[in-house]
Amino acid sequence: MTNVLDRIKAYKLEEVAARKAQRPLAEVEAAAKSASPVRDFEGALRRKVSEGRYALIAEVKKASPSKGLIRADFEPADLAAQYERGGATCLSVLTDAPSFQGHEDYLVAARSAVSLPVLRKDFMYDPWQVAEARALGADCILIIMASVSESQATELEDAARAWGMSALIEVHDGQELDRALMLQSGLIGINNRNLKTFETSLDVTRDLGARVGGERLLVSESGMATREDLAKLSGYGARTFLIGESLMRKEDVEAATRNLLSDPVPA
Ligand SMILES: O=P(O)(O)OC[C@@H](O)[C@@H](O)c1c[nH]c2ccccc12
Repeated sequence: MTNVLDRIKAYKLEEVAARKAQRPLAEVEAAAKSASPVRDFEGALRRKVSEGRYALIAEVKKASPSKGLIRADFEPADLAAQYERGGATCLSVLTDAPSFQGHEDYLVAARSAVSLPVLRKDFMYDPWQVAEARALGADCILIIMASVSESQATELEDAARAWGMSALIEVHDGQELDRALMLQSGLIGINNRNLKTFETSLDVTRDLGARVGGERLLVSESGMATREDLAKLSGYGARTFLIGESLMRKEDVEAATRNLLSDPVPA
């Protein structure tokens, strides 16, 4: 039985093999070494939360496999600047083309328009991709536990650390969370969307949130649209949110971002 995530993994492994054949690791590493210095992604989130505020990772997202085209007038640099002015703490930029209509250039354009740290949102399997992400300027990578083995996850996390980058470890169920907690990264993303079925429910954060523990920073991901959603998730221990679609659908992204973050964190 193949699901969406399996299909993405199959084409991504081919894509990476083709890219590696074009550009040997040594070359990508040289580019990564001369890239713009790393911005502290995890540190920025922790600082915001320690100030008693919500920390938003705002996603630059043109389309998705579940929703199709989300935003037609898509200007990554302008959207990034609007997110920053609206109060986002970090950005996430999709670089996967086949499923999300993303592009590496979008990450480069978005990051150079702001001073925020940026997550490369893609499907990672190989340390070569981590070096490539750093060469593009990325400050954080995503590791999706549903799609990698223990040893792959460790290898990716080690590569991120070696480049001085943060790693967001994404989980969707208790087993994936168990595996994530054996890794070292301080950032655990609970994806409210099941990447195999697209079913989305904030109950996923409710059910898993308490198990993340105080040392690690819990990031609730996907399916949020309102200030009430953030308040509800805050009740499940989340202070950090990864949000794309609902903000991308707003005409005035800056105002929508500011409005979403305007309530104080409930005591
Ligand atoms: O657009 P939403 O529902 O606000 O979700 C954003 C983000 O969480 C989602 O894009 C995402 C979470 N994990 C991923 C993994 C791959 C691609 C995309 C994702």
